Amino acid sequence: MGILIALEGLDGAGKRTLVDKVVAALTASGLRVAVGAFPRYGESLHADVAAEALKGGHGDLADSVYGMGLVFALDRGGYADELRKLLSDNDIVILDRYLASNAAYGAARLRQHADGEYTQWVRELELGRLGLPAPDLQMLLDVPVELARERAKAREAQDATRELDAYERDGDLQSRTGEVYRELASTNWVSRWRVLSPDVDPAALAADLAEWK
Ligand SMILES: Nc1ncnc2c1ncn2[C@@H]1O[C@H](COP(=O)(O)OP(=O)(O)OP(=O)(O)O)[C@@H](O)[C@H]1O
Ligand SMILES: Cc1cn([C@H]2C[C@H](O)[C@@H](COP(=O)(O)O)O2)c(=O)[nH]c1=O
Repeated sequence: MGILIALEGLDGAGKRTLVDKVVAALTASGLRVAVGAFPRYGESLHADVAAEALKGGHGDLADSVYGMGLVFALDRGGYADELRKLLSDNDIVILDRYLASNAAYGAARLRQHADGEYTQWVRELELGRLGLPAPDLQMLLDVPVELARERAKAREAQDATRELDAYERDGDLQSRTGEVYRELASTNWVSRWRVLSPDVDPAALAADLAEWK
């Protein structure tokens, strides 16, 4: 049975870039590694509805914090069996965002903290009712809001399909989300957490994960 690791962080933090490098290093070391990412754009109706809502579609859906949280959770729920299979076939499964994204963004929107009602609702919904496997390790790529925003803006300029959505345009929300993420990490919400600095070395991180495994 493999271990499940989730990488978390703000929009534009560099999660996808880091996951790709860590996976390449782990694979080169001979480990069986699988990668996943949420939302599952283009693969799940729920992921696409969430993206459309964050760009103004589906009426007032995006106004509802619990509504959006449910849609993101159902995207993951539809992947639970596949995730269990990946865990049984690999040494390590690395995810770019998992349930802590729902917890951090939703709690930040509601101006709650990591120990509030919303994060508890996410935990019960996703690990309880939807039966998703709990992560063994969650990692926060702790990049300052300004740097993450610069990176997201630069990506938008290069790729028209990455136009900033409602959450990405809201600098206050990103700041509060960063705070909730740090609280989730410091209280080891759902699993053990590790906080990564913006200049984390992907090869060194991969070596640590391989040893930890
Ligand atoms: N360490 C880095 N140094 C400089 N630029 C970076 C670094 N990491 C990522 N970037 C760039 O920043 C932008 C955002 O990176 P990436 O897509 O990996 O972020 P993300 O956290 O997955 O974002 P999102 O959650 O919004 O999808 C990309 O254009 C990427 O090339
Ligand atoms: C998976 C997930 C995501 N979100 C938020 C985080 C982002 O602002 C958007 C879209 O994600 P992307 O990585 O920028 O494509 O949605 C969320 O609130 N809950 C989730 O479960």
